[in-house]
Amino acid sequence: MEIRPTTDKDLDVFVDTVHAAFGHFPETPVEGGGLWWSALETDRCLLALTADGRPVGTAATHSFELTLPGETLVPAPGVTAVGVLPSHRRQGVLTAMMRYQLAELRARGELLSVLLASEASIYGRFGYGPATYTAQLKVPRHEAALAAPRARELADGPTPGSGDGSRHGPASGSANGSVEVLRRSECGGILEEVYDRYRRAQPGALSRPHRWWALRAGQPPISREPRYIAVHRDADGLPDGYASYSIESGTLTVDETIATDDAVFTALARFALAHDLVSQVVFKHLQPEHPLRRQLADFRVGQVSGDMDWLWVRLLDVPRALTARGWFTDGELVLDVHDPFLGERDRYLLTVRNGKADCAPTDRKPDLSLDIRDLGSVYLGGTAPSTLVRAGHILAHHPDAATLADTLFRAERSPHCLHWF
Ligand SMILES: CC(=O)SCCNC(=O)CCNC(=O)[C@H](O)C(C)(C)COP(=O)(O)OP(=O)(O)OC[C@H]1O[C@@H](n2cnc3c(N)ncnc32)[C@H](O)[C@@H]1OP(=O)(O)O
Repeated sequence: MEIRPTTDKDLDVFVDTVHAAFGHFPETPVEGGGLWWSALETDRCLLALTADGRPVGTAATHSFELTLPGETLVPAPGVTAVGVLPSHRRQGVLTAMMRYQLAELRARGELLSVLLASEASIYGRFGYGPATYTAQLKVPRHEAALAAPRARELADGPTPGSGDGSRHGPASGSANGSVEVLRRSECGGILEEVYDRYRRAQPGALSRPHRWWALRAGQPPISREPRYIAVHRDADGLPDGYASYSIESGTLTVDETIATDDAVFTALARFALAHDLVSQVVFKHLQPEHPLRRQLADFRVGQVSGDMDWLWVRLLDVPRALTARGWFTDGELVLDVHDPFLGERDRYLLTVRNGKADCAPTDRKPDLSLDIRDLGSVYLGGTAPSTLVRAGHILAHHPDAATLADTLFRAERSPHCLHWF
């Protein structure tokens, strides 16, 4: 078995092999704009070949940037196009490619890598853990009134006769904002600019390189699939959010809502829910605990489904990764980290002071023993360490360890990624 980077000459071989592994028929990269692989970086693609030179496996990475808690941006190779021909599966081809790829990423000095898993059972063994989650919220439009925001009344003091807050009306701010519906072709650079502003402040978000927008490579709203785009503008007319949507058979489906703050999100949701000739609205790619459900006057009318893992994280350099992210509570934790795939076991003292962490090797008794995949899961603050303790995956060496870890690893807001690759 030989594993080597793809050259410009074998890009077609790479694409053919990926298609065969996924059971699709090949299309040409040049004419098939809007397809996920048109954004591949040739020098980041790998081919696995048999001894007689036949290609049987593929893997690649995209050069993304990931936002960590504390609005720190780090390079994040996004693993993609992983495939092995049906004739060569369960013979260790993926394992060999993962070993090659992780060694290569480490040699390049990467802190971590990320991926979206086609099946949740594949990547844990290679040290990846689910770190962000996604769900969709379905709301019958005629029952979808948004409750008045109670916090506003608390801030202003009680208003005589305002009752119990159950009257219906706008859910929150953005009072002087506006929404305009545009065709994708009319948006120019608005979406790219708004997305970029949003993702820099959102833990777990990935950059969408300019070439993705230029190539229309990916899912709506980037791709050529027809979509309406509701662009939200602030009081000065500057775009600060958008929702990309389509309507079919009475269902309005919002593929992607990007909002630079919660009030903008509410304004876009209110816009979608007010659509005539629509019986239900489906908001895709929300955080499972997104506040929109809490804003409905009737909590039960919002139906959450498709709750699943989204971005998986693999730490490649634990001390550098832990010191790179922002922290919000002071404390100390000794982590005994086991990395079975790479055959490593190290113990670190994590010390957090004033938002910054120090992470150094230690001989102190551990608070927690954990597999590298579970450290990847808790790293962005989207999975509570105590949940993995209760699940029997993280070992807490004393009763306070899980609570301490929960407090330390929490992010300023729950991580979320809605980029697809
Ligand atoms: C980031 C992305 O690109 S996600 C896309 C992943 N690709 C696909 O889903 C395309 C279709 N599937 C495939 O091409 C292949 O089945 C792959 C790539 C998932 C696996 O490749 P293989 O070469 O068969 O994997 P390999 O032989 O190295 O298996 C290693 C281990 O993982 C297990 N494994 C591999 N694939 C799966 C799976 N889909 N579900 C459960 N376990 C799996 C194997 O059983 C093996 O376990 P063991 O070590 O206990 O024996």
